[in-house]
Amino acid sequence: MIVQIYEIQTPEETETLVSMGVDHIGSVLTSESGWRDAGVKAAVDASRGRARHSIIPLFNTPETVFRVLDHYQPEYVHFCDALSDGPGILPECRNMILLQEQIRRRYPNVGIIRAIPVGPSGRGGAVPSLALAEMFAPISDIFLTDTLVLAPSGSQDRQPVKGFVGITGRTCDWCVAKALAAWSPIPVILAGGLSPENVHEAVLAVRPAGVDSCTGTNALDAKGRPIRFRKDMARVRRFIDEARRAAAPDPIS
Ligand SMILES: O=C(O)c1ccccc1NCC(=O)[C@H](O)[C@H](O)COP(=O)(O)O
Repeated sequence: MIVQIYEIQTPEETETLVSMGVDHIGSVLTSESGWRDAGVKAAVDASRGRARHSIIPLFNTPETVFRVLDHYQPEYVHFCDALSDGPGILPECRNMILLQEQIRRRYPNVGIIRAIPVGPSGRGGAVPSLALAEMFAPISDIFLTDTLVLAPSGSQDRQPVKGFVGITGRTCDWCVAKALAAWSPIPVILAGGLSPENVHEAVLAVRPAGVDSCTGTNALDAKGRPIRFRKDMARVRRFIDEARRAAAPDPIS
C-alpha cells in the first residue's frame, strides 16, 4: 500500500515523514514564475533514496515543466489539470497528452502520476472518469483519483485552485474509484477527502494500490480551518497507521 502525503515544502517535514515510513512525499509549485523554490528543492533532496518524491506543477507550459524536472529530479511528476468540467472532456486534454508523451521520451526515469477527476460521493456518474483514464493510461505510470467539484450548469469552475482538480477535502465517489482500480492497467492511488477517520473504510471499499491525503492531515487554524502547506504530524501518523491496518492481511483468514 503506497501512502502519499501532500503538501510538503520543507526538508524538516520531509525528515519527519521519512521517519514515519511514508512512501510518497508530494510538493507543490504554486506558480510558473516562482518554479525555483529553495524549500521544495531541499525537501526533494532530503527524501532521495529514502522515499519517492512527486512534484505538482500548477502550470503546464512544456519548457517550464522540463526545467522543473531538470532542476528537482523527482521520482514523479504529478499532473492534476482538471481535464473535465463535469459532463464534458475539455479540449485542453490534447495538450496534456502531448506533454506527457514528450516527458515519456525526454525523461524515461521520471514517472507520471495523472489525476483522474471523479465526481463527489454519489455523483460519480456526472464525470467521464473512465473515458479519461482510457485516454491517459498508455502515457501514465500511476492514476490518482481526485474529487472534482461540480458547479451548477453554466457557472464557473469551482475547484479550490482554478483549472486543477484537488485539495477539496471531500471524498470522491468510491464506486467509480473502485471500478477504475479494478479496470486500470496501472496502479491507482485513491485521493480526495481522506483522513485518519475514513482511510480504513476507504481502502476496504475501493481496494486501491495507494492512498493520498492533504487537507485531512493538515494543521487547523484557530477557527478549525485547515492551513495549506502545514501538516499536523500526529494526524499523519494516524493516517499511516490506519492505511496500513486496512491493507494488512486479515489474521483470521
Ligand atoms: O496540494 C495542492 O496544493 C494541490 C493543488 C491543486 C491541485 C492538487 C493539489 N494536490 C494534489 C493532491 O494529491 C492532494 O493530496 C489531493 O488533491 C487530495 O486532497 P485532499 O482532498 O485535500 O486530501
